[in-house]
Amino acid sequence: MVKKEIEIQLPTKYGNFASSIYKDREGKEHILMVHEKTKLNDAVILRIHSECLTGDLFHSLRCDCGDQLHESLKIIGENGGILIYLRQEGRGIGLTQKYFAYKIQDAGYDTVEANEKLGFPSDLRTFKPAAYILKDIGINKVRILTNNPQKIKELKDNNIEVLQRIPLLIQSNEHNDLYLNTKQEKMGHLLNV
Ligand SMILES: Nc1nc2c(ncn2[C@@H]2O[C@H](COP(=O)(O)OP(=O)(O)OP(=O)(O)O)[C@@H](O)[C@H]2O)c(=O)[nH]1
Ligand SMILES: [Zn+2]
Repeated sequence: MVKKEIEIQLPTKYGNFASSIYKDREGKEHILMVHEKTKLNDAVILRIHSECLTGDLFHSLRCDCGDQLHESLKIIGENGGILIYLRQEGRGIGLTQKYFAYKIQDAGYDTVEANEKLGFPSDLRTFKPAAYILKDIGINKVRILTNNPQKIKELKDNNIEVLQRIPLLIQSNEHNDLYLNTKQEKMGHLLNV
């Protein structure tokens, strides 16, 4: 399912990480970040984060991704833990199609309807590569930072035990409140919005 290509040391403002690239069968390059404080035989803190260039890099306010990524890195920096960055931009539809989806949302549709108007399911992602990366480094028990029950289900289906869900609640703003509402109402996210 995944093959480790290379590992390097990556110092960051959240501390020092061992950072590896894993290629999946489609050639996607996923990134594993293991903080130096991590004790691999404990139930490690884990964030599985799907790529969101606009949110993660430009801190777009249309979604909650940028805040979630940096909050996760902060928690991992303080406690040790692992981040797996999956290269499935736009819930798997890619960057250009996500931009088309934003255009449709600007015309009054929600994030799910926009995907469907473009001919995609609401969510095209798979979290399996993350389960395989965890197995490759010998981890089978985690505490996961997420509000998305689907991530927990897919880990369990692939024999990773999820001992705890740690919520990752981000302050909403005028640009993302409909997006967060839709995630809760139509996608089953545990958000309390
Ligand atoms: N198609 C589409 N994708 C979006 C939109 N807004 C954000 N995304 C993508 O949604 C994904 C969010 O990923 P995550 O933050 O890992 O996961 P999540 O499902 O929000 O669950 P959490 O673990 O609670 O954060 C990223 O791939 C974003 O690029 C949108 O309006 N349309
Ligand atoms: Zn985003």
